[in-house]
Amino acid sequence: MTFDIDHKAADGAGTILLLGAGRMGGAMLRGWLAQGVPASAISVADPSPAPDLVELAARTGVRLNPADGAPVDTAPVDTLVVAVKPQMVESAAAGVQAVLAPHTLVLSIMAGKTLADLRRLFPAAGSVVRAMPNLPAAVGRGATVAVAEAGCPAERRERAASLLTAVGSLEWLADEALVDAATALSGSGPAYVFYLVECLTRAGVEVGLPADVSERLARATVEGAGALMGATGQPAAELRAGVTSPGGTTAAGLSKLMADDHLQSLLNATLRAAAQRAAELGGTGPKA
Ligand SMILES: NC(=O)C1=CN([C@@H]2O[C@H](COP(=O)(O)OP(=O)(O)OC[C@H]3O[C@@H](n4cnc5c(N)ncnc54)[C@H](O)[C@@H]3O)[C@@H](O)[C@H]2O)C=CC1
Ligand SMILES: O=C(O)[C@@H]1CCC=N1
Repeated sequence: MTFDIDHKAADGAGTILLLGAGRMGGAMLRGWLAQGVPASAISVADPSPAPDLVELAARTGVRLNPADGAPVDTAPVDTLVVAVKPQMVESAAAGVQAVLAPHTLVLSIMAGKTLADLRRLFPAAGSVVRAMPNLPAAVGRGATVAVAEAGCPAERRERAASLLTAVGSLEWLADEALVDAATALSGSGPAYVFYLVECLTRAGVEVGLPADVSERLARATVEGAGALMGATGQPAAELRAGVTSPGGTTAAGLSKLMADDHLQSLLNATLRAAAQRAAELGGTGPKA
């Protein structure tokens, strides 16, 4: 993994317990280490650590499950980062109550779980922050939104910001009601883009390309288009116009893609379904 952008170093974060170090928790852990958080300040609790996490812990000195999968510590921590599945948190939270203290910040990245849920799950914590990053955090390019509990001291907001910006950009939201909508867009969004690549690949085969060539071209096209958008900062509609020669091939293709606003309606329904699911995952949530 490489982190090629220069974010504010996530130092000064104090001690951190990472609860759950799968795809997202693991990505954040790597970001913190890359940004200079000392490994000695970080503990990880995960009953089923992936081999690369075990290797990372051994190589860096991050403490991983020293007590047989039980919470790493019972001493209070400065920050508890909750990165387990929302369906798992009720049982996971029970094991870490002893690390909570009035100075502890709980920083959750779980879909759907609200500030009120976090306050119920971690009653002895000083403050709670709810965030929603996305998977490009694994390469330092995550897009994260966050909302803090009312009264959260500036120092703890800054601590949360420091940990979140170690893996990409951050927008604070004033209204918690917007977090489920952002989850539907940017949290889940990378999956929509990957599915676009899958569909483009199949469509390329349909017009005659060998499958391997089609896949390479689809991947390179999405990577290149994203990089161009990032490098220029131009509006997407302007960039689209730049590809679309009057009477040319792109206009012919877009006449299908944009017909009757089909794609727009489909994406509206897609985000509505994802936001609705986020809402369902809140509270005590469904079991599956
Ligand atoms: N995958 C994604 O793109 C994103 C995920 N999220 C959120 O991040 C959280 C984690 O998702 P992923 O990393 O995708 O899941 P994952 O399944 O890759 O990781 C979850 C980890 O939690 C561990 N775990 C299970 N029970 C535990 C317990 N009792 N104590 C400690 N660890 C435990 C598992 O062993 C696993 O390593 C979820 O709440 C999800 O909503 C947020 C943004 C994006
Ligand atoms: O699918 C999910 O529930 C999680 C949250 C956002 C991305 N992955």
